[in-house]
Amino acid sequence: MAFLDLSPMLGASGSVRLPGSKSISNRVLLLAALAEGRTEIRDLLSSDDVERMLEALQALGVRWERKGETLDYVVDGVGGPFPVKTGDLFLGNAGTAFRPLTAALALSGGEYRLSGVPRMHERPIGDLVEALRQLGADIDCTANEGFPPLHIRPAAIRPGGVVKVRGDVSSQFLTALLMALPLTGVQTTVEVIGELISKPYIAITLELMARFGVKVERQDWASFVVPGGARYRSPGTVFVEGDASSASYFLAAGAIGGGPVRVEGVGRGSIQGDVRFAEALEQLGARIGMGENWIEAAAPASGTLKAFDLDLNHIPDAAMTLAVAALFADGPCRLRNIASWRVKETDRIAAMAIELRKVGAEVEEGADYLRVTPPVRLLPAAIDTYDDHRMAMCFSLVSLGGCRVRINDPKCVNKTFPGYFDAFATVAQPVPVIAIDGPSASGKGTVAERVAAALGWQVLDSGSLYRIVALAAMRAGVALDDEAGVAAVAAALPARFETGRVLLGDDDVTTDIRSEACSSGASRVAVLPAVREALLGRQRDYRSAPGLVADGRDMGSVVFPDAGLKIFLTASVEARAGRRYKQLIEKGLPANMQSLLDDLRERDARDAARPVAPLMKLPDAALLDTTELDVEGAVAFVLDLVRDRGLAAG
Ligand SMILES: Nc1ncnc2c1ncn2[C@@H]1O[C@H](COP(=O)(O)OP(=O)(O)O)[C@@H](O)[C@H]1O
Ligand SMILES: Nc1ccn([C@@H]2O[C@H](COP(=O)(O)OP(=O)(O)O)[C@@H](O)[C@H]2O)c(=O)n1
Repeated sequence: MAFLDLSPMLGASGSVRLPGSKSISNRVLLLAALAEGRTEIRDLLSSDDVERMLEALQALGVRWERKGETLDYVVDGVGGPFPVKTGDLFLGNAGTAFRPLTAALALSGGEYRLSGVPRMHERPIGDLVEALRQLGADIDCTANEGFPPLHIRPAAIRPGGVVKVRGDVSSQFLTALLMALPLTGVQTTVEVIGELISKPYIAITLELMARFGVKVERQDWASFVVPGGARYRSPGTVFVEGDASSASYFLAAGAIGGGPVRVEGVGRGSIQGDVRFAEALEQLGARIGMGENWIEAAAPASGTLKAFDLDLNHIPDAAMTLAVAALFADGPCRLRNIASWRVKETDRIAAMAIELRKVGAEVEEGADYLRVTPPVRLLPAAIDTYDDHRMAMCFSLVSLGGCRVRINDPKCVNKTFPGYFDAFATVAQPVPVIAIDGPSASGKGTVAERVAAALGWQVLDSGSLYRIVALAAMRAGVALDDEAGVAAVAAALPARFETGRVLLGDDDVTTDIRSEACSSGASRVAVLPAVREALLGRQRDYRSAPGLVADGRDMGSVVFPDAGLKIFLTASVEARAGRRYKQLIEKGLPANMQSLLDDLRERDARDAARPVAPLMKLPDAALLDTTELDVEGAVAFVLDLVRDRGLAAG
């Protein structure tokens, strides 16, 4: 399965221009299609769900055009029901296309089939179908009653009077009915049965219908009168606001990762209910700023988000972001009144509980709530995303806890935000890494230690891990070419590094791993892919604030490909053999110049020739040849580059 590895982050700050709102994009497209006249739509969202709506409109006889490579579209409205009277529409997993089109087509007097991906066929639509049947519509649920796929046939529509629709499962049913009813030309009242959820989404619907000339009269949130003789008319140009739900990830990033992070495209003037996510964040202690067209969030003055207990019915989509923000709170958090999560792209309550547990949280799941107790320490995990864009986007925030996280199937963000991870990368700052790779005895370890000490960063001597694996395997009687056997040793390696000492279990092996047997053993086990794989996560876990200096053979190529600075450290083989000779003699270990030269050549050849993670100078690595340079000179070279690249704070 495809995945994306996010590095541990130091923090987040900066600014992001939001893609267009999905809710507004798909509503405006449908209204523009049904309206009289031509509508220019600016800044339309470019995503899978909007693609499905555009394809459907085209199939139904609506002419639209994209202006070159821009996000600006022109739609020629058909001024009433769709002109194409038969159609077979595939609508993916786009609820914002499926529900409103169902209503509009049921009142259009044609024969249509509507279907989607398997998950779409598990998402309820019965309450909408029921309401449309009250108007005389002929709709069959061809697989299971109450669920897509649907078969719509021409029918005698009897508008007028009162239509009842449930409001407590999905507010899209009411949205769909309201948007379609003007097609009948007869005044009709829609009465909501049960408590209407997600009211702000209905507010968007009413606002946009009004812009297209149809004013719905609302009594509380219980009854809606669609006027008779009303027709949609193009308002000319419509600007699509930035997506307020998408804003939530960046605002949360600012609140968790220091900030400030600013989103542009939504603000005080927004018609989207999800801008109220900012208020929720404020209750967690985040510092919020807001202008007409922007919102900004920064961490609380205390540095830590406050635990919360909130009714989130009004912001069901953005609320998912709070479930992940809860990982960073100072106590257990409760998200209440979120039952609608269960019928979204996936059962989001169940999915959220499973994935939050993977990173160490304790989660209690109820029919309509989640209780999240943050872990003492976040655990690295591979997050499943359930073909749900919001799961993927939410869990990117875990990286702000200084914890690496793998997002499986990251492309699911295409539903609403194809450029999400690029945008996240512009505000999130990874924990910096300096990768120093090079042949044996070139001075990598020495330079890495000194640079790390100068910067106050962590250090990883990856070669010693291969040495310990070789030693542990030899001690356990595992042959050094037994890939599965050595990988098992590597996976369970009880190794620890304490100041100046290397421990294998309780055994101090600091000197043992420097022996010739371990040197050559290390380079033999290092050719085994399963061994390298077994040590990968362990190496990456050394990356923690404020930064890491890592030395080895594949630090820049495999373990930390996103390292901010890569150095290829080398020296002539004679210089290196001479240094190693001196080093061994000083440690009181036996040494012979000729055999050292032979061993270095042999190991260099094996390290460079192996198919996995071979030793090589990467194109983006700086070359540092220390044949004629002392340690101080080499350290100064690296520190100069660190400064030039602005890698270290201060
Ligand atoms: N630029 C240099 N000039 C001279 N000696 C060096 C230089 N860099 C390292 N050394 C010495 O060479 C020896 C081997 O260095 P080490 O850091 O263990 O290499 P590596 O980690 O690449 O195997 C050490 O004794 C170290 O002090
Ligand atoms: N990142 C790394 C580090 C070491 N190694 C292997 O482990 C052996 C010992 O590494 P080391 O860095 O301790 O070796 P020296 O450079 O000290 O001789 C090397 O010869 C490599 O074969 C590796 O394959 N990848």
